[in-house]
Amino acid sequence: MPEKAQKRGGPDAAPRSAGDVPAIELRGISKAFGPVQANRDIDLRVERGTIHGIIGENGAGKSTLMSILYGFYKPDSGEIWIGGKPVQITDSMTAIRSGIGMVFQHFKLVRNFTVLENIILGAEDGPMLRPSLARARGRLRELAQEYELNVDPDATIDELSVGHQQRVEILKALYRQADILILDEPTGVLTPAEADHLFRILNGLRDEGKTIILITHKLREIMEITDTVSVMRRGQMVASVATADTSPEELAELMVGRKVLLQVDKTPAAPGPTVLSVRDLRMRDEDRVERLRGISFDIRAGEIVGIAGVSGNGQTQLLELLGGFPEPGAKITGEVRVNGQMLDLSGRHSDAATRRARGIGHVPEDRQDEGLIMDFTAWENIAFGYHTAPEYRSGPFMDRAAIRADAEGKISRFDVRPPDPDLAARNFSGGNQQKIVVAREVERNPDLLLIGQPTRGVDIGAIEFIHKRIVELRDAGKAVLLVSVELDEIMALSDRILVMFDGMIMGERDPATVTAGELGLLMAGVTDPTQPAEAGIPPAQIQPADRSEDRLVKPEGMG
Ligand SMILES: Nc1ncnc2c1ncn2[C@@H]1O[C@H](COP(=O)(O)OP(=O)(O)OP(=O)(O)O)[C@@H](O)[C@H]1O
Repeated sequence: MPEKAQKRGGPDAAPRSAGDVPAIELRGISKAFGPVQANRDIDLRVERGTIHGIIGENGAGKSTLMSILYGFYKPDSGEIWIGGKPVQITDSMTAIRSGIGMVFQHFKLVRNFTVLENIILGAEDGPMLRPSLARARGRLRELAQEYELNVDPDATIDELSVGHQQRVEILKALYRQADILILDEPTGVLTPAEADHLFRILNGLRDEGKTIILITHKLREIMEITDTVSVMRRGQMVASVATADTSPEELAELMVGRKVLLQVDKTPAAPGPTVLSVRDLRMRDEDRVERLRGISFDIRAGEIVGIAGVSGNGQTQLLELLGGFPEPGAKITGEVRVNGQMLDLSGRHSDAATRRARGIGHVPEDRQDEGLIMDFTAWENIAFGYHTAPEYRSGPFMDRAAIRADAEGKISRFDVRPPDPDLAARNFSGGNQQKIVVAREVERNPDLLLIGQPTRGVDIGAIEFIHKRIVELRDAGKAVLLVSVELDEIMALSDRILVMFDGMIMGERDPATVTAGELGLLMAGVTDPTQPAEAGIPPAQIQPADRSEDRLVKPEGMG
């Protein structure tokens, strides 16, 4: 019997007592949205005190299934059993009363309320009847200590880093006495160090007997932390296995229905003339905080330059500025040239359409806020930013038929599901929304592609596909600037790696020779591993990419 399964209490673990009933049992759950059968006759059994992973391609129906369990959607048919009893989960309050808590991809916190206020908000109807604030504070402190979930109860949500906001969501569920915790792609927004911390918390919760369901696209996380894993494909449950008995390759194949290349396949770059040249770029935001502090680099035709860094160190600002979305009120100095021509950096003129006319493609990091107009259809979104392109025009008017035909082609080549150009962007699953943005930008064959978090929330089949398209663009002699918090992605795709820390470039490394450890130190501001870090932290204690507090830290003397 595999040691891991034994240790973790998975299905192959030591026999349970006869009275043991599963924490969750779903029987024959089906749910359709119009013509889309999101869940089809799904059975699922999760044992108490285990971590169960759910994986599947974008649009496979994972979020729908969990939303049914949490009372967001009513299934068309099927039963939910919790702790051996059938329950009718009609809304999230019933789910909470049944001991179920959910941490969504997009947090549901009131941003200008404090942590404490958020935690007790709505709990008055739960098992903790009208708690006094003092009692709530005490309980919160206990929970925080018990589960390593430290967070300042009096901070407002706006002041917290993403990792801390997620802790508040978990605390909220625990405060409501959740025995079952569902997490939907919880590490998508976290740095590696934050993700490690989250996993320690989840391990602790499991040891306390809680049951955890983890939806993720990252097979590494499945292998590392889960006891059992279920695979969904096109609305159906195709397998449920003990993690110790499977492998990433097997899971990938189960998910996609074919073998998937888990590595990027590329030949060495053959760089040509300089496409992007950035000189002494500086930016102060409207609070006068210096976000970019003298950035200089070049990207040549036929190369991918990756920017590694903990989020919040200026990469987002750099990408947005180059893409024509400078922060409102920002003060920018420096020089940027594309194909030798100077770019106008003054906020007023640097709009995205002008950039695109100059051959710059841009996949923003935040696809929902900047990449798409969520209420517009897929075909309208595919024209977004390119509506003045000659092939989309018929005389002075937009040629709807031409745009739709083009959109249909992109949707088919990028395997966007469902392949419906008339569906509003918000009704596509997260990964399919991302494919729409990437299809729009990559297929324009830009001279310079600026691409942020290209595979966030995207399934492995689509990651393989998107990576291939990026490499093909490079091989066609285009320049690519890649920003990603996924070190694996940076190392696999880049021809050169630049590391950003505190608004500056700390150094350049060759992906063929650099180690993840060395990159991690540079990302923490350490250029010489024998010397203490800038912030005075001994190198040995620096976690690669720990940005838990970074959103709060402003460079000295600023803001
Ligand atoms: N409210 C809705 N209206 C119409 N269709 C929907 C709605 N919600 C989900 N769908 C469709 O149901 C299917 C399943 O979506 P779901 O979000 O459950 O997938 P997922 O496996 O969680 O995907 P991802 O990994 O991309 O988040 C998709 O085809 C999606 O477009």
